Amino acid sequence: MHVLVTGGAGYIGSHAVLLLLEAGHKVSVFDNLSNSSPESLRRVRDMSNSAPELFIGDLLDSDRLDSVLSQTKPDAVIHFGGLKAVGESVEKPISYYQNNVVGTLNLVSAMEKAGVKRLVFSSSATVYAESTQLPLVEDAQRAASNPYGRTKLHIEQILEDLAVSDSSWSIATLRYFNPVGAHPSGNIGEDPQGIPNNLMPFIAQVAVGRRSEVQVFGNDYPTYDGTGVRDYIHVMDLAQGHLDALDFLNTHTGQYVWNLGTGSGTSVLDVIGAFSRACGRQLPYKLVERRPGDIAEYYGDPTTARLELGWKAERGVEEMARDMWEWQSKNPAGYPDYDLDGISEEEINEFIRGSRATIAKQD
Ligand SMILES: NC(=O)c1ccc[n+]([C@@H]2O[C@H](COP(=O)([O-])OP(=O)(O)OC[C@H]3O[C@@H](n4cnc5c(N)ncnc54)[C@H](O)[C@@H]3O)[C@@H](O)[C@H]2O)c1
Ligand SMILES: O=c1ccn([C@@H]2O[C@H](COP(=O)(O)OP(=O)(O)O[C@H]3O[C@H](CO)[C@@H](O)[C@H](O)[C@H]3O)[C@@H](O)[C@H]2O)c(=O)[nH]1
Repeated sequence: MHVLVTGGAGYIGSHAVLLLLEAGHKVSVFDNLSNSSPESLRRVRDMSNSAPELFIGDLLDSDRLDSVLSQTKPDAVIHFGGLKAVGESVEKPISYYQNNVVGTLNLVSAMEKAGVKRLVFSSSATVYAESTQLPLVEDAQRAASNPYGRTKLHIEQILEDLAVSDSSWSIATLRYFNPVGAHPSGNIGEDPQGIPNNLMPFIAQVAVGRRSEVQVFGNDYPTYDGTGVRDYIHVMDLAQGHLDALDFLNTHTGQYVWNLGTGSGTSVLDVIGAFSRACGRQLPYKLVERRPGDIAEYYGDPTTARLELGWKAERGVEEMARDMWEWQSKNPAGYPDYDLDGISEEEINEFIRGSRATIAKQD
């Protein structure tokens, strides 16, 4: 198949692009590189021995989307592109609604014009209303509590309406729980800008010496050790779920929703413990106040994905920590910073393909 991957240079997208190429698919990436580097795709090419083609473009530029879709005519689109920081979404709701909701509307409009009607969308467990009924099942009540979550909820509803309006669409909405870890080679991984918001990347930066200690946000939650409990999922398992969803969509029309999680929850203290074992030293931590807006505990029921897709998370928290440590210790400062000003898309693609040794690098 030929698959167009929006946001394919980013954290989860780059892992999915690698698996797609390894499975023999042709891959085009559409990304504005606002939160990613072409270095991830260069490394994906190194590992898979085949290069994705990068189209630098913004989901808000509908002309560009139309022309890339009509030029590439992919069999399917996997849509990772968008903004994802909860705190930032509270400060910049317009930007979040534009990039995520308007960006997705532009994408599906361009797909429709190009006659491409197979879509896998990155949703999030954040769309679930707070519930005491755990694990969360796909038809649990939805109610997002911040602008980021609301963008995902609105997009889910838009895609539902689209599938009802035209039965030739095949749409998979994948609700991710907490993606962590990296490819086991440590060549690609998560490279957050600034201070990481999420637990595992923060711990990884403590482990590598970039930060002094982990802050544990509250230890008086009604959970097994008082700290927050989440359903962490290895990014390689998550990426595989996209390939399985694509396979399913090849033979099914309509709109489907699947939880991608492990089905069990792990506490903050247990994640710190697993990472300490992975890096070989007890990582320092301090108990601080709860983070506003956090809930005590949630984890998903992945049974539907197992029954309908044959998908199941294979890796546990020890492997998530081990692979995250492999990435962080090999790349303590993340990917190198490239100044892409004045560098053409073709030059960046030459760099990804390996026919150009480097692109302008900032000191
Ligand atoms: N990482 C998580 O914890 C998590 C959890 C649930 C859902 N998701 C969703 O999964 C998807 C991928 O997440 P990720 O962690 O890989 O994030 P990421 O930021 O690493 O990747 C997103 C990619 O989209 C690109 N992008 C952003 N806005 C764009 C625009 N307007 N036009 C073109 N490209 C644009 C970025 O440059 C980046 O490469 C996102 O939609 C996110 O909301 C992530
Ligand atoms: O420095 C930190 C960071 C987090 N936590 C705790 O660790 C747990 C996990 O937090 P985090 O990694 O920030 O994940 P979530 O708050 O569960 O949110 C993530 O997972 C959701 C479900 O996929 C996504 O919707 C969100 O965008 C994404 O940020 C929570 O109990 C936090 O209170 C700490 O104790 N210290």
